[in-house]
Amino acid sequence: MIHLQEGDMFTKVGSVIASFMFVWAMFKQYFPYELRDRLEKYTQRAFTFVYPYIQITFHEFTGERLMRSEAYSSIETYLSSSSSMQAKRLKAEVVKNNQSLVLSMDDHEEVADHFNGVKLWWASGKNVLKTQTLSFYQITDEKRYYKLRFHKKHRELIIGPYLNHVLKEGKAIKIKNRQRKLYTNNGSYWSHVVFEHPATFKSLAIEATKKKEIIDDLITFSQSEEFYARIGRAWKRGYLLYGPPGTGKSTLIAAMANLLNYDVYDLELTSVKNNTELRKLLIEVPYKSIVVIEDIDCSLDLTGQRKKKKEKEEMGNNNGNEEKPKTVKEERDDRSSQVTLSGLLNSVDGLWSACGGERIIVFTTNFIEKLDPALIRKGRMDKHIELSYCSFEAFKVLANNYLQIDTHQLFDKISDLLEETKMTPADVAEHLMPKTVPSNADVCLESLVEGLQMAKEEAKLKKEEEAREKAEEAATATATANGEAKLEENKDSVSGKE
Ligand SMILES: Nc1ncnc2c1ncn2[C@@H]1O[C@H](COP(=O)(O)OP(=O)(O)OP(=O)(O)O)[C@@H](O)[C@H]1O
Ligand SMILES: [Mg+2]
Repeated sequence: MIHLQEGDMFTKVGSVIASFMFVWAMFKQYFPYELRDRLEKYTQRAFTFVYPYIQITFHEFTGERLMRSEAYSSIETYLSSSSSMQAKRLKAEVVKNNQSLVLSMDDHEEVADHFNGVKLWWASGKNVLKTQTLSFYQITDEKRYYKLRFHKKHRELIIGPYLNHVLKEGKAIKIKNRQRKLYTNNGSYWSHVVFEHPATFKSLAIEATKKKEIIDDLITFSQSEEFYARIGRAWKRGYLLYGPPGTGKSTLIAAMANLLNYDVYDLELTSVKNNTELRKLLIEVPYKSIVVIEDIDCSLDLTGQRKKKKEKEEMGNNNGNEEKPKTVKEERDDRSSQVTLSGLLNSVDGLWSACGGERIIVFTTNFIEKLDPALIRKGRMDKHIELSYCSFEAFKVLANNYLQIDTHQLFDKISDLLEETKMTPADVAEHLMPKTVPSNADVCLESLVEGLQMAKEEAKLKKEEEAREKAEEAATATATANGEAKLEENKDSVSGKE
C-alpha cells in the first residue's frame, strides 16, 4: 500500500495536470477555434477544481539590473533551520569569519513548514535559461527560485501574516549571523573592514546610573518600530557625546554597536566634497547602523558658518557695497569646504526620514559650546551625554576590569585623590596596564596614586600661576588707569591756566 502525504499527493496531482496541459498545448491547434476556446475555459476550471493549491514563485534575481532579491535571500535564511532538518541535499555557507555555518536546501528539494496550524511547502528549483557555446567554454545561465505552495483556503493568512513573518524572521537571522563591519568613507565611497572592537557596557567606566540610562534608551529605541510609525517620526535617534579627550566617547560608540549588533559607519566629513556627496553617502547607509561623525567641531567650519553668513549679509546691507570679486585664495577656500551646516542638517533629518529607519547618528566633540545650536537641538541630537573625568565609581569599574579586584587598601586614598584632582579614564587606565608579568595590582595602584599626586601638584601650581598672572594684570590695569587719570588732571590744569 502506498501512503501519500498531503505534499506528495499535491506533487502527483500537479504532475498529472501538468502533463495534461502539455499534451493540450501540443494538440490544441487541431481543434476548431470555438471549441478550443471552450475547452480551454473548462480545462482551467477543472484545473482549479482538482488543484486547490496556490503557488507563489520568488526569483533570486529581479528587476532590469538583475539585483539579488532581498525576499529570496530572506527566505533562504528563514528556511535554513527547516532545511537542515528535512532536506536530503543541502548547501553550506560559512559566515561570521569562519565561525558559523549556514545551511540551505539544494536545488529541487522540498520542505514543509507550519504556520498557525496550517501546513505549506517550499520547493527550491532553477531554470537553465541559456546555453551559449563559445569555442571552448559553455556558459549556462541559471536562475534559481523558491516556490511556495499552500491550499487556497489559506490565501489570506499566507499572503499576509505568514509571508511577513518569513521575511522578518529571515532578516533577523541574517543580522544575527552577519559579521559586523566598520565602514569608512573615502570621498563618496564606503569601504569596510571587519568590526571587532571588544568594548562593552560592562567594561565601560562610567557611573552605573548613567550607564543604565544609556542602555535603556538604546534598547527602547531598538524595540520601538511600531511607536515611531504610529507617531509619524523617522525611526532614528541622535546622540551627542561630549567631554574632554580620553573620557571614553569612541569607546562608548563601540559598546553601543556591540550592544545593538549594528554596523558602524564612520563618516569623515573633511573628505566629503559637497552636500550632494554627503547625501549620497547617507542614503547608502542601511538600517541597523550607527553613523558616527567624530570631533564635529573640527570636521568642518560647521560651527560658524551661519554666523559668518549673517555677518557678511549685515556688512553688505550696512554699507550698501556690491560684492567684491573673490580672490584666488577665497575661491580655493570655498572649494575645499563645500559641505555646509545646512547641508549636514538636511542630510541628517530630511533625507533620513525618506529612507527607512533603525539608524543612530552620533556626533562627538570636545567643545560642546562651540557647536551651532541648530546642529544639536533635540530631534536631531536627541540625547546629550557628557563623558567626564574619572570618578571613584568609574575607577572601580576599571580596577575590576584591568586588575580583577573589587577592593584594596589604596582605594580610600585613590577615592580622595580623584575628588581633589581631574584625571581622564584613559590616563587612569594607562596606570592600570600591566607593568609586570603576571600583572601586580599593588604596583599598578601605587603608580596611579603617584600619578594622581603629581596631577594634583601640577593643578595647584597652575592655579597659583594663574592667580599670579591675574594679579599682575590687575596691577598693570590699575597703574595704567592711574597714569591716564594723572594725564587728564595735568591737561585740565594746563587748560585752566590758559
Ligand atoms: N569611560 C571609559 N571606560 C573605559 N575605558 C576608557 C574610558 N575612557 C577612556 N577609556 C580608555 O581610554 C582609551 C581612549 O578612550 P576613547 O578613545 O574612547 O576616548 P575619547 O573620549 O574618544 O577621546 P577623544 O576625544 O580624544 O577622541 C580607550 O582605548 C579606553 O581603553
Ligand atoms: Mg574619540
